[in-house]
Amino acid sequence: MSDEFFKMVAEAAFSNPFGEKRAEIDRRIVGASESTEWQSTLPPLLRDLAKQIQSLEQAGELVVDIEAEGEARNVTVSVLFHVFHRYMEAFDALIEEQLASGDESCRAPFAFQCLEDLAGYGFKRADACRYVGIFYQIRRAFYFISTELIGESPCMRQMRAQLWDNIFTHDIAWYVQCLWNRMEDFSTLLLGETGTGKGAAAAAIGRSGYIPFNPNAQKFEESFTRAFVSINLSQYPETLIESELFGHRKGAFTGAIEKHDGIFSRCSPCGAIFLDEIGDVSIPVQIKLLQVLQERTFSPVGSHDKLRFKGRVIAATNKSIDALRREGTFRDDFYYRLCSDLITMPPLRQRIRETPRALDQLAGHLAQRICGEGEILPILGKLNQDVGKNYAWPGNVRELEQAIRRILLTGAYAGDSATEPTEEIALSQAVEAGNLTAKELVEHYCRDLYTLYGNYGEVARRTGLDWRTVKKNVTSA
Ligand SMILES: Nc1ncnc2c1ncn2[C@@H]1O[C@H](COP(=O)(O)OP(=O)(O)OP(=O)(O)O)[C@@H](O)[C@H]1O
Repeated sequence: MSDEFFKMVAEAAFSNPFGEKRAEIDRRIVGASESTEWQSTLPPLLRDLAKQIQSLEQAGELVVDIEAEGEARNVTVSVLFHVFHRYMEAFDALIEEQLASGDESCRAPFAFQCLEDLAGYGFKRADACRYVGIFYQIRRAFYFISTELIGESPCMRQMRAQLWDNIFTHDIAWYVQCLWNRMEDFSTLLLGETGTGKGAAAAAIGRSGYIPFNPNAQKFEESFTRAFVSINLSQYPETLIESELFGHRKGAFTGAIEKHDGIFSRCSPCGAIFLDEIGDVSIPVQIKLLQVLQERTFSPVGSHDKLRFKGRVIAATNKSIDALRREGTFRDDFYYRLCSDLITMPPLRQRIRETPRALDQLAGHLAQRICGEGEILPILGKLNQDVGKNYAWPGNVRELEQAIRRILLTGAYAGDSATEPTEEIALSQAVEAGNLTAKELVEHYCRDLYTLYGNYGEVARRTGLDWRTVKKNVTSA
């Protein structure tokens, strides 16, 4: 019985907490039904686990060995899981404290105690120290993904699970063993319409890197608030962009009266740099960025010094990267260097289509962010009444935030009439309104696919129509 128990706990410990599998395993361990809320399965699971570990200890049979296979490995992982949960709340409190106090790393004596507990179970001190670092990292990832990117629709759940894998890979056991301090070459490209949360997703990844624990100082080597540096590349003219990225030496060009550090030198080795609006940068800047990513060194403007960059790179664009590549404005080699992982943020209308109450939930959350704990029901009522349920939210969550502010200021929000709906939005609006003929539906769909893939052949392959029919549909508008 206990072998099977430890096997299931080890499986739970290594599964994605945002995935369905984790909830299923936890329910299985405690014998709960499918309808049981995941959160309520954890306390009985942890109680059982504590008892099982204690009985092994009392029998003098508790051996931890991180190199072991089979049963011994399952027991080892279960002990880690047990100690992690013992300190989980303390890690959460540290995250809050660190958020409030900023760039100076806060003291964490409890983390030293956690290390001592692990050593007490028989882990070597160096391994125990690494586990303390990974425990903190796991908690930060969970905290930022779940608090910054809320929403219960399936596409949101899937996106959160993807973010988790982006931080810990799809096999956390492997990550813990080999990759925990080698993630710098895993770059990420975030895609999605404006206001879908690409910046929030990037910050969640950037703030969740591995930060070593320093047992002598009883604190982590640095504050995670320093671990995420972002730049909006569309804000800078071509002449300034290099200096913003790589910095410049004093006197490097007219107006460079002081030395300036670019964001590559401000990014800590445990952190990540966020290149927002990457689709807007010129080819020469793409070539320079590609060099940095390949060589991991850069030189400030006007200097021959070679500085090292160790952080991760996250880039985002709300443009169609496929279209940019086809036009030749986005280099293929740069694209391939950036896309170890591609994550597409779902548009708000997709979330609402999948789960209609998603709008109320998100609006409630945002209203609370704006107004504190006040009464938010009137805002929700007004929102539903004013824009109607088929509204496409072209500005996504950012538009929703502004809609709430507008309702607070003026008492109404009638939607954004200035933006032409994209083909995809127009199609989903028309489908939802149910007022399309079959012919119009096929035409819309062909145009939508053509916008995405840019050639008739691909649309023909996907729709099963012949090439000429596709062309007729695409050009019929
Ligand atoms: N799922 C979500 N839950 C809570 N807040 C969200 C969510 N998605 C986005 N937001 C909020 O919406 C706002 C816009 O998000 P963000 O700036 O990350 O979008 P973006 O995709 O980067 O936009 P752009 O492409 O215009 O830069 C932010 O305030 C963000 O916190």
